[in-house]
Order: sequence, then C-alpha cells, then structure tokens
Amino acid sequence: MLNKLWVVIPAAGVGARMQADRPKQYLPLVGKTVIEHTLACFLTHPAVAGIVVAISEGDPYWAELTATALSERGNVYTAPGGCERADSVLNALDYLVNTLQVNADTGVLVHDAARPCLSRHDVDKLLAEGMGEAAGAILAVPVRDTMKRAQPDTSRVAHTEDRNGLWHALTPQLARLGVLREALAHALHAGLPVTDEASALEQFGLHPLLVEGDARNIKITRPADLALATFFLIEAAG
Ligand SMILES: Nc1ccn([C@@H]2O[C@H](COP(=O)(O)OP(=O)(O)OP(=O)(O)O)[C@@H](O)[C@H]2O)c(=O)n1
Ligand SMILES: C[C@](O)(CO)[C@H](O)COP(=O)(O)O
Repeated sequence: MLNKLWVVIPAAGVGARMQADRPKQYLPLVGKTVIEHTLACFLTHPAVAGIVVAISEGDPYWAELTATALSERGNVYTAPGGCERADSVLNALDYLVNTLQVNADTGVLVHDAARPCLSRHDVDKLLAEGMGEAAGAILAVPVRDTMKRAQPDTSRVAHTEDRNGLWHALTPQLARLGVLREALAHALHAGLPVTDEASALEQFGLHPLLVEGDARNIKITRPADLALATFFLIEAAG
C-alpha cells in the first residue's frame, strides 16, 4: 500500500440540528444510509489504502453496517469519537499512527460522514491538485450570495462583508498525516477554534490550497438537506 492514502470519516456526531430519531449519518437515503453513500466514494477508489471511521462510544448503528455493506472490505476500521469533530478526527489520526503504524508522510483525506453527495470527480480533482501541497488542500466553493455581518447579539445588519475571496470550505480536506496530527493536537491543546482541518493547519502557519468543488457536495445538517441530497444522488445516478 505504498503511496496510497488513508481516509478519515468523522461520524461520531449526534446530529442535533437534524432533529431526527437517530444521528443523521445513519438516516435512510436513496436505498441505504447516509454514511454508506459517503463510504462508497472511497471503498473502491484505487488510491485509497483504507478508511478509519470515528464513531461514538456505544454507537448501535455501525455494527449493522459492518454486517451488511462493509463486510467485503477488510480495510475499514473504527476509532473512538470525541467531544467535538476535531477530537474525533485527532483520535482517528492517532489510530492511524499508533495502531496501524501508518507513515507520517502518508496523505490523509478527512471527509464528513454527513456529506454523502461527494463525487469521484471531486475526489480525483482534489488529489490531482493537492497531493503535492505541503500545506494541504481542501475542496471549497466560492461564496455567491451577498454576505451580511449582524450587529452583535441582534438580527440586524451591521454591514455587508466583502465576498470577494470568500469560500465555503467543504470536505474532503487533504493533508500529510504527521503535519495534520501535530497541527490538530496543537490547536486543541491551545484551545483554538477548530471547525475543519484547514483551520488547524492555518493556525500552524500553513496556507492550504483551495480546490473548487461541486456545490452539490452538501453537508446534511438540517431536515431540508435530506431532500436535496436525495435529488443530487438520484441525479448523479442518471
Ligand atoms: N463530536 C463529533 C461531532 C461531529 N462529528 C462529525 O463531523 C461531521 C460534521 O459535523 P456536524 O455536521 O456538525 O455533525 P453533528 O455534530 O452531528 O451535527 P449537530 O451540530 O447538528 O449536532 C459529521 O459527519 C459528524 O458526525 C464527529 O465525528 N464527532
Ligand atoms: C468541516 C466542515 O464540514 C467544513 O465546512 C464544517 O466546518 C463542519 O462544521 P460543523 O459545525 O461540525 O458541521
């Protein structure tokens, strides 16, 4: 598995904003669960050596997937989820280093379990443009709406933000295992805000490459997103 990369899937969230009867990554979506669509993008990718999925302690749903959709692949592992997404990702990186003894120079893709509409094309585009980037690379889409800054603690406009150069960060986010693990550990230890891998790398003084991706690569966050993801997946299936 020389030069192949590893995938980390943070899947330990509770999905509070979804207001569903189970964590959103396990909700049904076009014939299977959200996370199974997400994993499918990587399970057969020739550049992927394996996948580590961070799941919450006592997750009752993962075992059902292992029994069905994933049993044919031996290179899918689980690591313990953490309090925040960044903690879950760092736990998975620790598992790669300490348990699987993956080399620090190995490329790692971190992708939200809640983003099931990722295309193979976008994965390949990120790898083609980002694999040589020491600072890492992320899929992103330019902001296309006018962006307003609210007055503090109000719902009133303070001013309009300059949207030139503003991007929505998506996932996957690509980095070298050792660099990302060190950057995340440093940011979390320092109590710095880390909502994606790039923000940890930025706080480490790095400037990851922005790779324009498809806006269909939405993160399922609120109930309306499920219908949109359904449309995108059916559209992608032709
Ligand atoms: N402690 C956490 C929190 C989130 N995630 C994962 O990170 C991804 C993006 O996070 P988000 O959309 O915020 O998911 P939730 O935290 O589950 O959503 P909510 O904030 O609505 O509870 C999801 O795949 C989620 O499962 C995780 O692995 N560990
Ligand atoms: C990682 C991410 O999906 C990039 O946009 C986003 O930061 C996740 O944020 P969340 O609050 O954990 O959903």
